[in-house]
Amino acid sequence: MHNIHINDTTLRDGEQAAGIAFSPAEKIALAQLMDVIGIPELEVGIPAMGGTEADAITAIANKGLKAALLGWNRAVRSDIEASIACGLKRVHISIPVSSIQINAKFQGNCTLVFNRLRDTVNFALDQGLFVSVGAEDSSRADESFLLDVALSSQDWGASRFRFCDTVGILDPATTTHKVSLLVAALSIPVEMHTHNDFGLATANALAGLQAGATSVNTTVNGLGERAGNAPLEEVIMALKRLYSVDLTINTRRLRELSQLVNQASGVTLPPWKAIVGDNAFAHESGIHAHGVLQNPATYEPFAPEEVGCERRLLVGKHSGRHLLTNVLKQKGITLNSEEAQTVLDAVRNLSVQMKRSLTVDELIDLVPNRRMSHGII
Ligand SMILES: CC(=O)SCCNC(=O)CCNC(=O)[C@H](O)C(C)(C)COP(=O)(O)OP(=O)(O)OC[C@H]1O[C@@H](n2cnc3c(N)ncnc32)[C@H](O)[C@@H]1OP(=O)(O)O
Ligand SMILES: O=C(O)CCC(=O)C(=O)O
Repeated sequence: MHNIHINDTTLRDGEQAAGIAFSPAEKIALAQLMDVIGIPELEVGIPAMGGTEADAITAIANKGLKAALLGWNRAVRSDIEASIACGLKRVHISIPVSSIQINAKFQGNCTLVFNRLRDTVNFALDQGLFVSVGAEDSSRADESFLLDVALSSQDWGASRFRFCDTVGILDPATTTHKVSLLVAALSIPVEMHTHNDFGLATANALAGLQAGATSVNTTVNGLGERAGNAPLEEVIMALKRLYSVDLTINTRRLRELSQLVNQASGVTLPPWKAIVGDNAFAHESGIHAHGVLQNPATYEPFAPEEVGCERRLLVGKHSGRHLLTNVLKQKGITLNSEEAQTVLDAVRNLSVQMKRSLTVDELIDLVPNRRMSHGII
């Protein structure tokens, strides 16, 4: 894998998640941070929505960002005109390609699909725009029909073709098969757009890239329609750490970016969220903490600082004596083995009672006759 391109769609598909509405100021701040950390392309929204959405897109377009900015459009001329009015130089034109979608949106008329797409691609090219074409519901489309749409898009002058697993029904093996067919037939880059309905968005995005796609749609924290999209932080770190693909993106700010999206979306991530969750580098279990105290690599795939996180060692129900004595030692309290076991038993009881790990003060309180003698209170 080489020359992989990230086209982040937090500001379009991410914001489509039910219940999410970014303010223009939040959209601008997110675009600026993504730009600063080195995301090369941002799908900034849907100009055809008008109103504050168009205002926010226009403001982002006027910020002079290094990132290329893409507007999402239906195969409708007025949508492209709205993108132009926002000052965008790149448009993405989406067209449904599965029978389910074509029946619902184009009365089952496949000729209309081609006509609408050709008309809007030509119109956009005549305006001097970069054109990307998106095949909505590619994964459920007839493979030869999908190929016809892709080859026609290329012939008409599109510069990129997006393969969409719109309802997230692929697995990596099927993704490899379908994307390989497209890559073999096209000379323009293929872009992956995957959804997480079966928890496979990241795996399928990577499978598509391994099959020869060179661009990938992501969203910060995996925010997006239904179960979300392929998370930016997961795709970047998997590419970097599992495939040695260096994207020249400042990964040290990924946690900060994740938190900015949490703030703007009002959604709190589960602590176990890969790469950026609160527990992504937290250790409580005795065997894990013992290992990490010897060498963090025993239970961490990479150092937390690489993504702007911190290692946390917590004492709780599953802890063992090594962690407990280590934490207390840092507070000047030394326990013998018997004392450590007594405190550990108390830690387990209290943790179960409180249903969480303990703070350091709570731990110290469990040490018999120690608080006074060490001058802690
Ligand atoms: C898989 C995806 O994520 S696709 C992106 C989905 N994102 C969104 O829908 C968010 C933003 N959308 C919107 O603000 C609105 O839907 C708008 C402005 C685009 C359109 O609004 P409205 O005119 O009120 O139409 P509405 O949303 O009810 O219906 C969609 C219309 O677009 C048509 N349509 C859907 N997809 C496409 C397409 N790719 N190309 C052309 N037309 C399309 C539908 O057939 C329907 O047409 P009709 O009004 O002639 O029946
Ligand atoms: O860009 C497109 O064509 C559609 C993208 C999308 O959001 C999807 O298919 O889920």
